[in-house]
Amino acid sequence: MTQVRAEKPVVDYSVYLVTGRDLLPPGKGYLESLKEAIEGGVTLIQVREKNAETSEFLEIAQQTVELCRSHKVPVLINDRIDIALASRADGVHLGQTDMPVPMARSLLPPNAIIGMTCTTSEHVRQAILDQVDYVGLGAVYGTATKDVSAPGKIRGVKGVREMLNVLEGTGVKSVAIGGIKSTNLLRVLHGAVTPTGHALDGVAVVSDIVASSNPRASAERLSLIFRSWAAIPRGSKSFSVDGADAYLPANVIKAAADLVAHLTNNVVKTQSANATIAMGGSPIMAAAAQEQADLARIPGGMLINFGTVEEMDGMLAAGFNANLNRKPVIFDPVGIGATTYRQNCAEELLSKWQPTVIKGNAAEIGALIQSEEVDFPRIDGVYTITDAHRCTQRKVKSQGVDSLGSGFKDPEAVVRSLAQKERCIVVLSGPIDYISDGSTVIRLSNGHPLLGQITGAGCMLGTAVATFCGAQSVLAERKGLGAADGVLARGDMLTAAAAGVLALTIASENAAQRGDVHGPGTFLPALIDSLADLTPETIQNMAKVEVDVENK
Ligand SMILES: Nc1ncnc2c1ncn2[C@@H]1O[C@H](COP(=O)(O)OP(=O)(O)OP(=O)(O)O)[C@@H](O)[C@H]1O
Ligand SMILES: Cc1ncsc1CCO
Repeated sequence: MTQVRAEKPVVDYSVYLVTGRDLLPPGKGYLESLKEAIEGGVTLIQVREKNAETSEFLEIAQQTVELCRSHKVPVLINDRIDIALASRADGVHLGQTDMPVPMARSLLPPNAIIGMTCTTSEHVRQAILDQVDYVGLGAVYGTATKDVSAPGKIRGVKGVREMLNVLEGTGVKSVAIGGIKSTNLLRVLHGAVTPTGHALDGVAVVSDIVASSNPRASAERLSLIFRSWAAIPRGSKSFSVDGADAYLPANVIKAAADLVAHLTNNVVKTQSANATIAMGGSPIMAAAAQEQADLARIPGGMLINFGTVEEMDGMLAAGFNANLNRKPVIFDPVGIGATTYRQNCAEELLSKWQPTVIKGNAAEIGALIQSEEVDFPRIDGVYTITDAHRCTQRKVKSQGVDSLGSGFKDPEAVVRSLAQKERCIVVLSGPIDYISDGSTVIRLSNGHPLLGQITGAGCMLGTAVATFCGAQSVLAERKGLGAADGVLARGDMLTAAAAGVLALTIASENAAQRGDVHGPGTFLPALIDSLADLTPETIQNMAKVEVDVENK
């Protein structure tokens, strides 16, 4: 067999339609639906006929090829080499239990496209050895069009990213498959990018198009989201506290964010609401799942702080709806290191939605990295993050919701690594706060020890980050930045997160200076006063900032 890769047609995998005639809505013909879908922007078709007899399958395949040829859209046949050959389709898509790839390759023309469904990294490795053209990675979510009930069949966005890692440097293309719709597409695309920037080439969609009475509009929606996402420039952000928008004064926040929605714990609700108002935001403490769709449509930020881990349904719905409306989601996994239940909850939440910022103290960030089972380098022979729960010499541990110990040996590496893994900005709080987007690390050394002596300083920090991210995203939307729907949260979220941290920590320094502050009890109301008094000039004069940009 000769490999004639150069002769292969160039395939656009971006909006890959897998057919399913049983899903067509009443009154919609197969070819009519297909034609409308192609006109809406579908770039590749797979004919999938699980129940048809050979003669019927062949007829459908031939009709599909004829229609698609006239639109210059390639056609692949699911499972059946004979049907692909007889209908002169462009190739086949094979499952793990179908004909082995080398055998299929030997039967098909040398320029045929061969794709393979992969559920594990091992499948991907084998597919690379077999020199497939592309892999279908999934199932991302549960789907009615395929039985994915067996354990391990639903891989989530993180599972797709894990498999994408294996493809790095190979030239094998990839699409994600399984329950993908216009409502979750951006979250899938955003989440499935490897630390080195390897991304999906497309997504395979079934019911979102086929079951639609308007497949053209459905395909247009998917295509627009994909193209907008692909057009977003990637790379590190610069940060300067002197930048025009670095810190937003209260009146600007007031005019921008209509609402900073909080799903937060019972301990801090009042102080977090007051802190939000002091910074210019409008708080609402709203935990019920039923209200999240309405809240997410209101411009602003969404804080999900699971301090007392109640209302899981509300938190699941809040993040999903915020993603859908491109609102920044700030996740504060309070006390996650303290109980296994909290770890499981965090895992579930992060599998359902994409945070814009994760904020935590050292114990919380350490626990999140552990739950990811990151293979982190041993530092000075005493501490590895993966070892943390076993290692008696660990530097970071949790006691209740607080962090004990001297912190990480290399906090920059920790925040960079978690930001890359979770595809978001990470804020690691402590006497020095570290903020990273996976590349740049901002070190902020403002703050006062009294913050460590009141409960919920970290929670207020999350509130401040949510307030600034919410306002920045609304301002960016007004300016038309990212308006093409390619990003999950518009605006410079790294700067916004840093501004939130600066607001709270600089306010704490000012509050502590006051003559009427004698300790933690008098400090808390003074802190709210100082937040309300902050100006951009105060921030610029007092900010202690260092920025480290990693050149990849
Ligand atoms: N010793 C300190 N000196 C200066 N700033 C501090 C100190 N301790 C905490 N902070 C500041 O307090 C804020 C909250 O961080 P911290 O790490 O204490 O949160 P936390 O442990 O999650 O708090 P909580 O659980 O009470 O909400 C951060 O902005 C941090 O900069
Ligand atoms: C004390 C406490 N317990 C759960 S949340 C919370 C507030 C500080 O994080």
